[in-house]
Amino acid sequence: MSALPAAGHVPRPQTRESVTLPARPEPLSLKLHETAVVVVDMQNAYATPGGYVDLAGFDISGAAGTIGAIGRALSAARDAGVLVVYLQNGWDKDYLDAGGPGSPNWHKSNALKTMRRRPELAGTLLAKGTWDYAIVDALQPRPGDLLVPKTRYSGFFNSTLDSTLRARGIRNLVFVGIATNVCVESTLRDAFHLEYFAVMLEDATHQLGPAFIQEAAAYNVETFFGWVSTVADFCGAVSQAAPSPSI
Ligand SMILES: NC(=O)N/C=C\C(=O)O
Repeated sequence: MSALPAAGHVPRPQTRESVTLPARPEPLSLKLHETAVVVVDMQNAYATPGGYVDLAGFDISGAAGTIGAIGRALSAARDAGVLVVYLQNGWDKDYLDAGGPGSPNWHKSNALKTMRRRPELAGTLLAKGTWDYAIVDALQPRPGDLLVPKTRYSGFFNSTLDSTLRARGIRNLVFVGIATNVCVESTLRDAFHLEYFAVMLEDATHQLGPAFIQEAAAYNVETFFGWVSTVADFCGAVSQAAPSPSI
């Protein structure tokens, strides 16, 4: 985990207010100082033409709309003093973190498979320091946001995410990002098991695979693991909480 920018502490506006977020299967009461927005893997790899999932053959035509929706949610969150935490997926330049043939990740990662199939791409996909690994320009982290690197689908696996959130008293996680059915859902499921209250803003997420996968993931979240809401409802709810400079 690192604070952004690297140097200096940027205080967030503080609020002690609770808001009610319209959600399925029922509205959820959120104390904003116990809430963080988790931005899952909004990297060129997942959201920009020419990035990994585009090269691997997935349809990312909806990603531009997802970027815009996330931007609106983050703007409302920051205005209300809600913590923003970015997850960034990838590995070292030699792909040691990715695991070798002894790891299922080596067999299942479509980034690794694409590079094996197209050797001219070797070293370019999801490696730290590459364009593919970078967060998309439109959603660059702002001062006061946090960024947590990760090496597998769940942001909680082998990362500092849990301790980072617990240290700040965070109990509620609002998920946005790509892909709904892979890293968003994996992280959200782990959040449930770690006793966080998890909400997915469904129109600020995008699936990898056919459209029915998006619907299936939302069903899973609202039925078993958490709550489902929308960007408009989130923005409306948090905007009701006026930041208090005295806290
Ligand atoms: N961010 C994600 O949901 N990633 C999905 C697949 C991958 O990283 O290969």
